[in-house]
Amino acid sequence: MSDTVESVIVAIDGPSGTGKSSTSRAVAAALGLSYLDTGAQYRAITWWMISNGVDVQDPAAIATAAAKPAIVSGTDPANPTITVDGVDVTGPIRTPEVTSKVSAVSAVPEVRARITELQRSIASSAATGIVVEGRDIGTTVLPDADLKIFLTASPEARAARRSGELKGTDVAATKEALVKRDAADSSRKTSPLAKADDAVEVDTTDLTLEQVIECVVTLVEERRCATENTENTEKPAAR
Ligand SMILES: Nc1ncnc2c1ncn2[C@@H]1O[C@H](COP(=O)(O)OP(=O)(O)OP(=O)(O)O)[C@@H](O)[C@H]1O
Ligand SMILES: Nc1ccn([C@H]2C[C@H](O)[C@@H](COP(=O)(O)O)O2)c(=O)n1
Repeated sequence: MSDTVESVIVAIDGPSGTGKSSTSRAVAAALGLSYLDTGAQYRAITWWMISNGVDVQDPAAIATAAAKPAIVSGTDPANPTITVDGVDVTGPIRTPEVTSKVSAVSAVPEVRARITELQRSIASSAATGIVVEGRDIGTTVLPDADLKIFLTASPEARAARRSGELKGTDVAATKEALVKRDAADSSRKTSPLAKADDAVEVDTTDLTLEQVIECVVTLVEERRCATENTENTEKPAAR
């Protein structure tokens, strides 16, 4: 058996509130991998468009500006960071205004091309491997990922989770907003939210976060063992 652990690329996709960020961060921390929140990158470019007066209902204006902001993502799962033109936007990208406009901005092909290139570059430079979470990671960004997971959960469970996070928000209104965002993300022409054919689907509705993390860690370890066994079988016997 080899002493070195192979680098591993894990893609985690799914609709809003299914637990992608919480699960991906914890799995990356447990396995010593980097972590990339691609939703934060789309939120960051949306924040820049709003801050610079670009009309988010005008795809041509968004396309023209898409290359302008410098977006930098820190990939330590213990402290993921995101800056735009050197400004820390961790808080500002989570406002209701950004959340309501991010689907329109992220549907523009020039935005997707720019952010996808950035994501591939970050993934390819992660020394021990990376957990990348989003909507199109398994289908478009990293189609050769070692493991693809697609998280799901009922809209009711997802709305209850989000309302618990944003204290005092109405569960019915939260559910309506997330279903609307999922519909927009799933129906756009360029790399919509979708499950890759070879992804493992995990329904988290009745699972605790700890159970989901354990399930994904086990899937990564199984995949690593399978890869290692294949490599050992293919190598000529030592003399
Ligand atoms: N299995 C679970 N059981 C209960 N709560 C959960 C579970 N998974 C995640 N949560 C909670 O649900 C909320 C949303 O989780 P998270 O942000 O990880 O989802 P997400 O899929 O990344 O959402 P988005 O795509 O909108 O960013 C968080 O408060 C998180 O702690
Ligand atoms: N790979 C991705 C990741 C995210 N988006 C878009 C669509 C989402 O509504 C939005 C915000 O993501 P979140 O922070 O809620 O995970 O970003 C995308 O199109 N592709």
